[in-house]
Amino acid sequence: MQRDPEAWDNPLEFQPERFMRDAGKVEYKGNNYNFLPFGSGRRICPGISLAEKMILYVVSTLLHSFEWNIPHGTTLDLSEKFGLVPKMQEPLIAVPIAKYSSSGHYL
Ligand code: HEM
Repeated sequence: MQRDPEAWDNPLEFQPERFMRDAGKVEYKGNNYNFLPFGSGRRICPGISLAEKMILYVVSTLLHSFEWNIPHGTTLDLSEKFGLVPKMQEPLIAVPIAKYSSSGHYL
C-alpha cells in the first residue's frame, strides 16, 4: 500500500520532501492505510510516543556531534534488495568523525 502509485507519486523514489509539503497533516498512527510506518490495529507499535519524542533528538545530536563520511575510495550505493522490508544491496559503512572533544571544545 505504501508503494501504491495511486496513493503516492513515484512511490519508489526517495523523496523525503513529499512529507514536508503537508507537514503536520501526515497521519501515521494507523488510520491512514497509505502510510503505516508503525503498523496498525491491535499490534501497532507501542513505542510511537517514545519514538516521536526521541527521534529528532537522537538524529540531530548525531548530526551535530559528528561529521559523517563514507570510507575513502568508495561510492554511495543506495540500491535496495528485495525482501520483507527493504534492505540495502550493499551495506552502508558510515564513518563518524567527532567534532568536539570530551570537554566539549570544537576539535
Ligand atoms: C521510529 C521508530 C519506530 C518505528 C518506525 C517502529 C515501527 C514498528 C512497526 C512497523 C511495528 C509492527 C506493528 C504491526 O505489526 O502492525 C512495531 C512493533 C513494535 N514496536 Fe516499534 N517502532 C519504532 C520504535 C519503537 C520503540 C521506541 C519501541 C519501544 C521502546 C518499540 C517497540 C515495539 C514493540 C514492542 C512492537 C511489537 C508490538 C506487538 O507486536 O504487539 N518500537 N514497531
